[in-house]
Amino acid sequence: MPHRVLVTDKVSEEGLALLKAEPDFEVIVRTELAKDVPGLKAALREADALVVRSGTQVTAEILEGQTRLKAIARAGVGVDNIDVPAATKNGIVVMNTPGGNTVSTAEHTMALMLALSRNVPQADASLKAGRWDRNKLTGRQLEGKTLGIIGMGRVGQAVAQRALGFEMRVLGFDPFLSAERATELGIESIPHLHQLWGQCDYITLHTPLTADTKDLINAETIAQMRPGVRIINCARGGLIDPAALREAIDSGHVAGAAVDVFEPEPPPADHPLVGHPKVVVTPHLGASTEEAQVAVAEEAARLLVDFLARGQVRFAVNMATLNRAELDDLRQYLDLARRLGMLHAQMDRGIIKSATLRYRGEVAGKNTRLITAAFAAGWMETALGGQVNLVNAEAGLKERGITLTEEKSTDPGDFSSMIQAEVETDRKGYVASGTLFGREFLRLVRLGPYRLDAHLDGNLLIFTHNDRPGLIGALGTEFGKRGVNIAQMNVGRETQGGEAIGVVNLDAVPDEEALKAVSDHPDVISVSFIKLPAHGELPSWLQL
Ligand SMILES: NC(=O)c1ccc[n+]([C@@H]2O[C@H](COP(=O)([O-])OP(=O)(O)OC[C@H]3O[C@@H](n4cnc5c(N)ncnc54)[C@H](O)[C@@H]3O)[C@@H](O)[C@H]2O)c1
Ligand SMILES: O=C(O)[C@H](O)COP(=O)(O)O
Repeated sequence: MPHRVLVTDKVSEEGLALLKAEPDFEVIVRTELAKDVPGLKAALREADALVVRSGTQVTAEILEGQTRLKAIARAGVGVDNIDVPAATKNGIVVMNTPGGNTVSTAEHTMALMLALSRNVPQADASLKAGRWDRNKLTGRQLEGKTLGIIGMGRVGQAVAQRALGFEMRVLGFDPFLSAERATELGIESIPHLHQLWGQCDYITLHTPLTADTKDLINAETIAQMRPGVRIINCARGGLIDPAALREAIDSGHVAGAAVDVFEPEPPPADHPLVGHPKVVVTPHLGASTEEAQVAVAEEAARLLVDFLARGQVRFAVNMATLNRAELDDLRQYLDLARRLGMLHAQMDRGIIKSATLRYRGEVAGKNTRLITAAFAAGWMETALGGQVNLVNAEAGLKERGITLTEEKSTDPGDFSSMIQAEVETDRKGYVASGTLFGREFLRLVRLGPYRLDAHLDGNLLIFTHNDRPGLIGALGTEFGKRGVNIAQMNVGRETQGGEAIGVVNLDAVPDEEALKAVSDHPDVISVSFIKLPAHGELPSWLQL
């Protein structure tokens, strides 16, 4: 089946051409679905990937129950139109294309700053209306003015460089702006936001919209600003409380504003800022240049090809970056961790509270975060079926209040690499450890207090028992009577004649009667039947 990519916002032809040129890729452009929730939901049932800009709201409702959809590529930066937690929950990778539209957005910010300072839109409208209003439209120079930039990421830094070209004094506020980087850029780093407001003639916003930045410009922060300040927003509409800004413009405290972004988009006709004569507005045009659109569309296409055809994850906002080489290197460990998770899930030892993954030896030097995620996926797989994978498993555990902890030691101990998973439940903790023999043989080397050497695949009958002669023979007879062949058998004990554990690999699933016969044996204490994948059998998320 070809990889089907659905595109619901206008993206450049160059990006689409890259996708179409790939063998086994089918591209469907349906921009009318951007505003059609049921239509989009239905179309996604038949799609492997979705490409959007900011025009499509990808909500939890749309993502719920999407089993074919594997990836969403945002041709642009902001992913606030995508419910990323819902995508994570449904195992969908969300990727964006940072950088491709940075220069265009910085240039648009400068265009708005200049338009605001020199009354360009008002002058244009007035002359076109037959007037020659030279005296009314006197502006202000940028040179020598102080610009405050909030959010010194890609766009913020590009604006700073351009503002310095206009000989402005530039102040930057960003929790991740180091003093060294500020010096390199030739700007002043402001450690606390409250120190920035009163120093600026212009304030420009370049942060994402988060709980912290929502309504960053409000009545209280405006009151701390210098009278005559001008405000520019090319980031996200929600960063400004529009009613408070309008009031401040009407009162004369704020001289004017330039706004490219709104909440919602398009803004309602009675939006407090849109019709105001001292506000310059553009319809979210920051990234709308030919150059930026080609760059982000081509990058989005490359991200999807890398992911769907080559198993490489880049620029994902909801999972660690993973490439084919890393996946190849980790595959056996990921498989081992997943199987340990599946084993634990089927051991049924009370209400789960937490798990600790201990990595020893060579594996401790690998990307254990992914291996832990694979354990989590295996652990939840039995309960949730094929919905869990490396993307959503850890988040799924967190949602359920289950904590996952990692401990690492490069000291190899008994094996060159060992993964130990200890699960704590309301009743007791339980440990299972696994290792790799050679490149491909996965072994269970510890279960509870017992050391073992059992194969971690297929049908496992695990039974604790009193270490007495005759039991193993009796078991073999029970299974033999029912035509179930024993492929492997392994026994572990702490002391001779004490409590012991047996792990039997069976060629077929035993019926209830066979299991009952085993548990009824007077020397058997407990019995668990565990179903693991066959040797070498991988889930789709490990087959990339
Ligand atoms: N108008 C447009 O068309 C357009 C185009 C591109 C980007 N954008 C938007 O512009 C914004 C910036 O884009 P970018 O590519 O520079 O992103 P970025 O991730 O490179 O930079 C964002 C910066 O904001 C900082 N930040 C976060 N919270 C902050 C806070 N409370 N105070 C100060 N700084 C904070 C981060 O540390 C980061 O450095 C995003 O919201 C993006 O969606 C809009
Ligand atoms: O976050 C972004 O990349 C910009 O807001 C651009 O959005 P757009 O792709 O809808 O123009």
